[in-house]
Amino acid sequence: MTTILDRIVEKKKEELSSLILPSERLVTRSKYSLTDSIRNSQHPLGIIAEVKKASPSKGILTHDFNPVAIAKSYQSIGAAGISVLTDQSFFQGHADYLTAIKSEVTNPILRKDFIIHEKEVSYSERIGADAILLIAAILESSQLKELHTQAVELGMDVLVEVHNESELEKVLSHITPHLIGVNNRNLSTFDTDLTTTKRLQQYIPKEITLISESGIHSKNDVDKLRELNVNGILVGEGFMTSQNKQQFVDSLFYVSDKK
Ligand SMILES: O=C(O)c1ccccc1NCC(=O)[C@H](O)[C@H](O)COP(=O)(O)O
Repeated sequence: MTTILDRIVEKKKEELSSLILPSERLVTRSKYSLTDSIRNSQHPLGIIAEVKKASPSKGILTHDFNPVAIAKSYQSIGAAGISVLTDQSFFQGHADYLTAIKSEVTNPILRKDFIIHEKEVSYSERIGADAILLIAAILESSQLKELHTQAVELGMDVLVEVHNESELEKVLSHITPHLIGVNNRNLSTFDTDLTTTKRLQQYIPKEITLISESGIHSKNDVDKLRELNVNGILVGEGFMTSQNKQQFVDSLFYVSDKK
């Protein structure tokens, strides 16, 4: 069965030949460590807030999409990092959004895309990323190791994403990432289930910063993750569909869910 990841990766392979690498980094602002920022978060868990116009599971999330304004609102609510979807075909993102955001805010910026080739790692650094996502499900062990090493040499943190035990085993037997993201979304059904984080967190060494990704909407969700000693959360839809980002953060950490 062809999954959404298979379709995305096919498209990425097509796009590779037309990818033009800027000759130098497009932003002057220094690189910042996403890992340090999460570890020093002002909130009980480090928040990676996502700039995502649309997604395969939910379609368009907002018609009022101003990426820099959204990123500035994330900075003002004390996000530890900002994840920027740069994929155009499935998420209506763009590399230009990341460059513009990096120039305007001081939060570390994660490039959220489906990287399969070393040219895309270099490209991420040139457009202004502080950190990149590497998805274990779409990379062979040797590729994962090479792309991870390359990113670290370029001064970027790496969030390595896993969905299950076998992907986690592949990751931990080949690299020691700064950050591991457990994605709670089942990519066949698009359902999210936070017990994915519960299942996998016991195998992740404490020195690795653990992020729970996807399907986080309420204080109930966050309370469950806090019990699991997760260090951070990556939240897209919840932020993108809320008019008041401060109220949304308060509802995750500080205000009880309505009965
Ligand atoms: O969001 C999707 O529908 C999706 C589908 C297929 C592959 C990846 C997908 N999302 C990427 C992400 O990891 C999420 O944007 C991120 O974890 C935030 O999730 P959420 O808070 O549920 O929007």
